[in-house]
Amino acid sequence: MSKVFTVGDVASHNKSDNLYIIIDGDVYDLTKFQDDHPGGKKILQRVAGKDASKQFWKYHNEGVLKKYKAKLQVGSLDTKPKAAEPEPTAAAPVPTKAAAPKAASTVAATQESEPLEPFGSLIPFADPSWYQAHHSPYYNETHAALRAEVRAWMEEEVEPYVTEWDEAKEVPAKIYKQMGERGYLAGLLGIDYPTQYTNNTVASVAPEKWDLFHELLLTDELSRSASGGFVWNVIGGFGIGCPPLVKFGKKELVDRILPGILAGDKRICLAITEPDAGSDVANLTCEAKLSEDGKHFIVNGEKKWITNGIWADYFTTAVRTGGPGMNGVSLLLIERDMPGVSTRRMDCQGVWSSGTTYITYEDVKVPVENLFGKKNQGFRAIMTNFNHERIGIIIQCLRFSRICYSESVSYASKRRTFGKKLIEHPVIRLKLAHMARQIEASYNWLENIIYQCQKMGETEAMLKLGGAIASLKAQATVTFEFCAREASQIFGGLSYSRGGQGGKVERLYRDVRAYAIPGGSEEIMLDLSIRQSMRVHKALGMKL
Ligand code: HEM
Repeated sequence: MSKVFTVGDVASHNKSDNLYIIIDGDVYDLTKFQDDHPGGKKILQRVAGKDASKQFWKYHNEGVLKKYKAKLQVGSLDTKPKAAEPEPTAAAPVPTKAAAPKAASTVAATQESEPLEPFGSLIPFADPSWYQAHHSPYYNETHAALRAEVRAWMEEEVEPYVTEWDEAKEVPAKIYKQMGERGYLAGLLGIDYPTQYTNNTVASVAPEKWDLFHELLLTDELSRSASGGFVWNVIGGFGIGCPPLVKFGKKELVDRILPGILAGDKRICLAITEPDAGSDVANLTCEAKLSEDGKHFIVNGEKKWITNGIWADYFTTAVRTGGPGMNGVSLLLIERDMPGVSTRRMDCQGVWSSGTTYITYEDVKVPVENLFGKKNQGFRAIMTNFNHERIGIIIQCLRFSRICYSESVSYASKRRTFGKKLIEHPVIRLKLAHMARQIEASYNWLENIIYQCQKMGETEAMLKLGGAIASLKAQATVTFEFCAREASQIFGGLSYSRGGQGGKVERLYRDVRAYAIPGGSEEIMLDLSIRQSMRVHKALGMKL
């Protein structure tokens, strides 16, 4: 692989049965690959023995080289400069616990306002501003260490395979297991790091330093997969199904099942939505009737659009245990091996690898010990949980928007039309500007909300921030939809066909509705944002 060639050496490999090319100073043997080349073999034969860098970058993005380099590269040119010291980007070494942070991790670290080392893309607005060494009161070295750790894992183990997994509508079980082993699942519960239930901790952040900005960062970096299906596969069910167990489950139940879940051995999901009850949660009809001996609930009903349901071992299920409306709703943990539970996969527009599921419960006998909190008081738990879910959705939407934007900047900087690069056309720059302004404004609001959540207790946060979170959820999904659309216009046909250079944009475009509808539709979020905020401010003494 590491052979050294002169330009003259490569030029002699210029036949179809002996076909080398040069890309960026590296030499590739395409003799066997040419028959499988999706762009055709003649186009490769035309550049046989030559430097084809320009042609290569015209038709591909860096993902292609990452995937094929190990297989096809046979060496480099003698003139290729030696690799410089690695940039502090994704390839940055994962800090060990010993090397980790000296600084206190508390978000009250306003005193820690020295900018951190630059990291990631230098395209303006492609990453949050603190990645480019801007000052921020929210992040310290522990966050930088986690960012490098997650990014290295994503680039190595996830990103090269995401398209394959999306098409196969499944992510290998070993990835979910790694989410447990690497301590990521335990870090995504919106609470202090639960060391009492797991020995798996995050390599680069000591458990006692873990805060909500680490959670933000983890979800954000996972979302660089550019696949809602991937993100929902690994955290979609867990992130919304597990917090109610941790917060409201009875101790024996939590002790029995939480360690297996946090280890990545067992999966949990949230089952609220029904064929006839979505954002209108208070009207759900799935019924749980207490048995005559008072020891079990007998559950009958259907749940629809349930993320991860086909793989889940446990279902945090909203059931009707009382009269109509919100005061008759409870949360109950239903287990897959209880007779009467069946699941089937649903075919959906987007988030293909997330396992969207239709569930039926038929006379399922569930021990009363599986009830979360008190009977008929599940609605409040569901509502609190929504804030955590919505913040997750916001983080994902904003990273997906950044991807649409940065893919567009890269493509517009190489594609030429009417004698100019796309980015030299003001109409294209206007699109980029509208994307960037929405992303940055929304992200800054998100950081402020995370900071407030970190500072306030849960009840205060639910009251004071519920309206703002709902509003930002709508803002984030509208931004995502806008960015996906504009990116698609910039990529043209390349984002209409699947895979290739426009592949990320095409996939994300399909995922948009999976964000704009669940967790509270845009319409309901916007209405709630004002209703909830008015109600709270009235209680605080607002006079009109
Ligand atoms: C290491 C060498 C190369 C590899 C591994 C490679 C791989 C691929 C792959 C995987 C695709 C499918 C689309 C995508 O995933 O982006 C593709 C498409 C294509 N390739 Fe290559 N390629 C190589 C070199 C070249 C060169 C040197 C040229 C031009 C001289 C070229 C021209 C094309 C064209 C025209 C397409 C179709 C693009 C489209 O559908 O819009 N490729 N190539």
